[in-house]
Amino acid sequence: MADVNENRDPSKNIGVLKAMLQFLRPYKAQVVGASIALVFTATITLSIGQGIRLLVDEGFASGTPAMLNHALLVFMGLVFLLAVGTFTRFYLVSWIGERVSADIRKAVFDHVITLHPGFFETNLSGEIQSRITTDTTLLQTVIGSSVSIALRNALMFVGGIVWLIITNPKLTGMVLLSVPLIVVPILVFGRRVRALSRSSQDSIASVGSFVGEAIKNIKVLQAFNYQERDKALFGRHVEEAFQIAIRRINQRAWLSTAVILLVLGAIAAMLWVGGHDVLAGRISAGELAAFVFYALMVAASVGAISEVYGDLQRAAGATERLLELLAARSLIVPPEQPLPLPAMVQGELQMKAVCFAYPSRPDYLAINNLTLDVPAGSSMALVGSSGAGKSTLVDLLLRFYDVQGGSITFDGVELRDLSPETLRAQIALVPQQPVLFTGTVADNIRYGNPDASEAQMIEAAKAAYAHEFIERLPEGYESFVGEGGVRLSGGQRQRIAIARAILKDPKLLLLDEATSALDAESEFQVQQALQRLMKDRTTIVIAHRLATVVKVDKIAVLDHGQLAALGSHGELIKNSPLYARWASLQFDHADDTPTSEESQ
Ligand SMILES: Nc1ncnc2c1ncn2[C@@H]1O[C@H](COP(=O)(O)OP(=O)(O)OP(=O)(O)O)[C@@H](O)[C@H]1O
Repeated sequence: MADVNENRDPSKNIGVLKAMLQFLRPYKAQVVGASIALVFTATITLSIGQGIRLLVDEGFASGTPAMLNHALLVFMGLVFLLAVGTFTRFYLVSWIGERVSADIRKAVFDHVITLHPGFFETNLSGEIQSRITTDTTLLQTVIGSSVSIALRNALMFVGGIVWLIITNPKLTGMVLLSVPLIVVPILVFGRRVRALSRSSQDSIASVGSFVGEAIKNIKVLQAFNYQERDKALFGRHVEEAFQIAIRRINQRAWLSTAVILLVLGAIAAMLWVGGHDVLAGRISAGELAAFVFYALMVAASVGAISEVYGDLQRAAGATERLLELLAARSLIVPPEQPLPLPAMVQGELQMKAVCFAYPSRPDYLAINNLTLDVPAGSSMALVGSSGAGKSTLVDLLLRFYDVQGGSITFDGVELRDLSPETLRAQIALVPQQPVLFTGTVADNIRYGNPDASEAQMIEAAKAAYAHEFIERLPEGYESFVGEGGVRLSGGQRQRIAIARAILKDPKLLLLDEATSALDAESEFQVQQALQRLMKDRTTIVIAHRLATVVKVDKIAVLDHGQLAALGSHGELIKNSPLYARWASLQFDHADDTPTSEESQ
């Protein structure tokens, strides 16, 4: 666990841990049970000192075997109760730790995936991941052990001192004076050992990443004859790790020596002072034994509390980070009373004077006063140079962002008045880089409609011209696609993404054509699949291909977020110099190449 815990920043304010109480609320019974077990075991541990006193005074000193048997019986009884209590405490406390961290993980993930996509531009996925894994693991350790250790030892500390005073006030004064003398040096060495084990872990991690990089890029490494240099570099990393380890071992050795000298020295001093008291008849031998026991317990509890204090601080840091995530609010707010779509959804889109700027660039209008009508069932291509605002417009249609001016309506209903789920249920998105999730081909197609039957799923694959190649895969529809679909070719991935959209059967299709060149055969198949998909649906396509722009009903030419021209391919080639130039660059088509006057 240490390696996970060490690299997260602690917080000074361990009070934030209180916020985690809300996650404990459902498990009141377990918390009460664990608390009872905790107090019970602490009490038993404390009374073991009295057991020792009995054993010595009545068992040995009385000289009668019967008394010894009796004293031992009491002692064993206490030990048995302690064992049962410890089992219960350990089980319940660990259970609560695991349960609560599982709940927090779910709560954070459930919340995070509802946040607006813009949130993830400023919050990197790696950071969110580590909050859900590392920070919750940290909390699990703390709730599942550190808090219990701290409470138990606090009880032992207070109880131990009370018993010490009862047993012998004079010796107690001595112990209280000497506790800091013993504990402080041990803490100092302990802290140094911990700091060094952290840098030890860091240096081992850098050794690991060095090996990883070298092996991953072994061909480049060998092609550049870099072996000798890498051997030297690696050697340096390993030696550094060794030096740090030696420093740690050195401090550790001192720590053990200090513990033995100081703790046993203090016990010797206590035995000496106490022994004289016993000899003089001021206290019994049993009282002295019990006293040494309590003194050790008090010292150990101080040590344990200071050990877990660091954990508590780190857990407070983790809590702050998790609360921050839980407190993040989505900017895409579903309306209180969402309007329904008409019973027969047509798929008509109207954009009126739409203005939009990204939150990170508020003074630049990525979409500027854009007015466009897309009649139900028609197709429109968006074209324009890079950065013209095509993807932004598609994001607005999916309501990943809200427009700042003007309005977008779907079948006459303003997007803001619809619940995002209702809107997105009518839309299918086929992105430029088809996104496949780890799983089987069937899982990936079913992403479009998890309730679809086997037959419907295969039907969709056929319509997407994907059935044949899927059948040829080793396990057909049950073949794994690998992480992100690495086991499939680009064209195959696209056809699966298209099958997914076909299975969803949306009213509005948003298509971002792939720019990467496919071979002629795949290109042909993907085009065929797309034609089927676009039939009878409202389609907005970010077009990069001549084959697409010549087939759509209308082409909207965007320039710096504004509508520069609207018309068919033939019309635009004649009337829009911007389009003509764009087309000539894009398609490199002799027939369509504009004359030099046209191309500005
Ligand atoms: N998340 C973002 N935050 C801030 N600005 C952005 C963001 N995404 C895009 N932009 C900016 O908005 C403008 C429009 O970008 P958009 O991605 O819509 O262009 P595009 O026409 O789709 O370009 P391409 O063809 O290269 O994909 C660009 O100036 C871009 O820099």
